[in-house]
Amino acid sequence: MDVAPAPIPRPLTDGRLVDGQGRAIRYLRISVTDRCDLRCRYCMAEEMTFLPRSALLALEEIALIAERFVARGVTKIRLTGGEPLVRRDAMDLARRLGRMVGAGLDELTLTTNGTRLADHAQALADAGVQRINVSLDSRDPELFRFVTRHGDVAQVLNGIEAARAAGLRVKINMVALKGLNDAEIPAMLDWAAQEDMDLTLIETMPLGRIEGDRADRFVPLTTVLDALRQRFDLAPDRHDSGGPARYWRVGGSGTRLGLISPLTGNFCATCNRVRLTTEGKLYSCLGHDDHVDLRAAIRDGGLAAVDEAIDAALGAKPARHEFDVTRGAGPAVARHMSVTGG
Ligand SMILES: Nc1nc2c(ncn2[C@@H]2O[C@H](COP(=O)(O)OP(=O)(O)OP(=O)(O)O)[C@@H](O)[C@H]2O)c(=O)[nH]1
Ligand SMILES: C[S@@+](CC[C@H](N)C(=O)[O-])C[C@H]1O[C@@H](n2cnc3c(N)ncnc32)[C@H](O)[C@@H]1O
Ligand code: SF4
Ligand code: SF4
Repeated sequence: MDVAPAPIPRPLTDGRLVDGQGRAIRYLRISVTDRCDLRCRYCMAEEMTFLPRSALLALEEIALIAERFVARGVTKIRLTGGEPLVRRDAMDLARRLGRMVGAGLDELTLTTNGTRLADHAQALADAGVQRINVSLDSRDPELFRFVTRHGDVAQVLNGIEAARAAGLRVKINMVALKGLNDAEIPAMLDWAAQEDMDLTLIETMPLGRIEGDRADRFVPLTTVLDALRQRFDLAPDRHDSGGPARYWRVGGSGTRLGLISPLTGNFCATCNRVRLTTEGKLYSCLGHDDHVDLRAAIRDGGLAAVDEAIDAALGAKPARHEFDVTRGAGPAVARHMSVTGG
């Protein structure tokens, strides 16, 4: 039998994080909860089972793990979920991690659905967060309600306003969905430009089972870009947020259009990130099941065991995802995006 050789972990000189493919890891995404107050159709099934609270990492454990990552060269941390702002001590965590901003950490940031942003925007800014990403798949109340299964778009728009009033820069995330919001993309870009916000479009990824076939809603962003170029003056922009988006400058405005195209423009060769779930699993790739258990490591062996587990995860980090959104392909992995926070 032909057995592919396991990737050889690079020597971790100075303790910095380099994966088995030689990619430096600088970006930690922390899912602080798998729960959410919305049920976006492309992200979750209608009926979801969430983790019991007893399975979750305590705030102190998340903070210790995050601090260890920063000590080993991570410069960007993003809090995500589920919906990060539904976790009761999320702001305490933001304050704790915010202490590292400027002291090893370049950026502490957050991806949110915006429903609870109005209540937390000022506290986020006070914690050292400078910009956030807010998911908004439609500004149309009925379509927003349909996509999220029950959401109220007014809450999100208020949240965005509050965030900007608190001095946070807001980038809008929009997953392109065929036959739902794809016709709204030019209007969303017009609005973003008018409001001086960046807009990032995202291709839907096959994580977890949802209603229907993902192929029915998949829109290649290559096609969207061609259409947008008929209407907007778009010039390639070298901006690098440390995330997966490739950017275009929208002429006549300060707005950038970001494209996250895992299917039509694979960016895995430049991957710089890993993901910690709310129960302490460290996933080395969004598209694979490989993970290590940092909850067991920190509880049984402390930070030395955490280091060892991180090294094992990085040594085995896959080179790329194998996403397939052709009809009948099914999900690449059983877990939904809400588990790892995107
Ligand atoms: N395939 C893949 N998708 C990713 C990866 N990182 C982020 N995404 C997707 O990109 C989308 C937007 O992610 P965000 O939470 O806004 O984070 P980001 O794109 O890193 O944000 P910026 O810091 O603003 O660049 C989500 O749907 C994520 O699932 C990745 O490593 N691989
Ligand atoms: C999982 S959510 C978590 C944070 C927060 N609840 C939110 O919606 O912003 C993070 C990002 O992943 C995106 N997302 C969720 N499921 C996706 C999928 N199957 N394919 C592509 N993006 C997805 C969301 O639109 C959102 O921008
Ligand atoms: S995309 Fe975000 S807001 Fe929507 S269901 Fe998933 S976790 Fe919740
Ligand atoms: S799919 Fe995996 S390898 Fe590719 S960019 Fe995302 S996390 Fe990195």
